[in-house]
Amino acid sequence: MEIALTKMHGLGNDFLLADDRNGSIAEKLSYGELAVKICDRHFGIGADGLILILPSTSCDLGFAIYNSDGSEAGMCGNGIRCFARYVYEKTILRQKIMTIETASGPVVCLLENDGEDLVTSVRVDMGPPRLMPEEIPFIWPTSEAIEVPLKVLDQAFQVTPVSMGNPHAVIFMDKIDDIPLEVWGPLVEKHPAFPEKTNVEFVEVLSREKMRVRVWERGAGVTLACGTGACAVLVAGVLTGRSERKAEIILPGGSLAVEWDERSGHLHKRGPAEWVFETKIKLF
Ligand SMILES: N[C@H](CCC[C@H](N)C(=O)O)C(=O)O
Repeated sequence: MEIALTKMHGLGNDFLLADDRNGSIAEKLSYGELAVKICDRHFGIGADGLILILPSTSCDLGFAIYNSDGSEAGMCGNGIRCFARYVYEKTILRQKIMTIETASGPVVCLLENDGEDLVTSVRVDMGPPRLMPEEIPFIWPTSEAIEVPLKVLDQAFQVTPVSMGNPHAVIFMDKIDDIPLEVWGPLVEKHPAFPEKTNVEFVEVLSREKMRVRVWERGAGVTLACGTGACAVLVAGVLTGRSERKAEIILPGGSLAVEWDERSGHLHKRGPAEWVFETKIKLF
C-alpha cells in the first residue's frame, strides 16, 4: 500500500500529514498503527505525531492527531497550524478563515500571508480552557484544582491541571534548565490522578508577560514545543496570579504569542507552520 505523506513542523514540533478524506488509509490499517510505524525516529520516518485530513459534515474539514505512541489526542495546537497551511496551499480549502472539526470541538484558524500568498503565520481560536477536574480529567475532591499537591518520587509538585481539549499538568518552578525532565515527565504523565494521563509543562516565569517552558508530552515524550501546552501555561499563569492574560510563551523550539481573551473566554494563539518535505511510502 502506498501512502503520500507530508512532513511539517510548528516550532520544531513535527508531524506527518496524510489526506485520508476518501478513507483509503483507514480501510487498510488503524491510524494509531500507522502513527507508530511512521513516527518512529529509527524504524520509521520520524515525527512527534500523525495528522489526518478528514471529511466533516459540521465544519469545513476534519482533523485528527495521533501521538507517536499511537494514542489519539483531542487537540494539537502546533499541528492545527500545520494542517491549516497544508489545506490552504494545497488548495484543498482555499479560504483564509476555516473552521476545523477536532475531537475536542470546532477550532477556527485564520491564515496570515505575505504578498506572494504564502502563509507566514496562523492565528488559532483554541476555544475556552476546561478547568473542572472531571473535564480534564483529574481526580480531585473539590471543583477547583489550582496549584494542588502531586507526589512524584521525593517531589511534592504544585500542579495546576488545565485541559485545552487535552490534559495538561502545569508546574511552576524557579528554574527549569537543570530539571530531570525525562525522569519527572513520564512520572507525572502517568500519575494515577490523571486517569487519561497528561501532558506536562515545567514553567519558569520571566515576567508577567513572558514565561519559559519545557514540555513532556503525553504519548510523545520531550518535544520542542506544544501549542495546547502554551495555552495551558498562560491559563495557569493567570489563575495563579503570575501572568497577564497576554504573554509570550518561550519553548525550546521558539515562541508563541498567547492571549486568554476576557470577553469570549477563549484562548488565541499565533505562530508559524513550516514545510519540511513530501514523500510517498510503501508499507510492508
Ligand atoms: N501529546 C498531546 C497531543 C499533541 C499536542 C501538542 N503537540 C500541541 O501542539 O498541542 C496529547 O496527547 O494530548
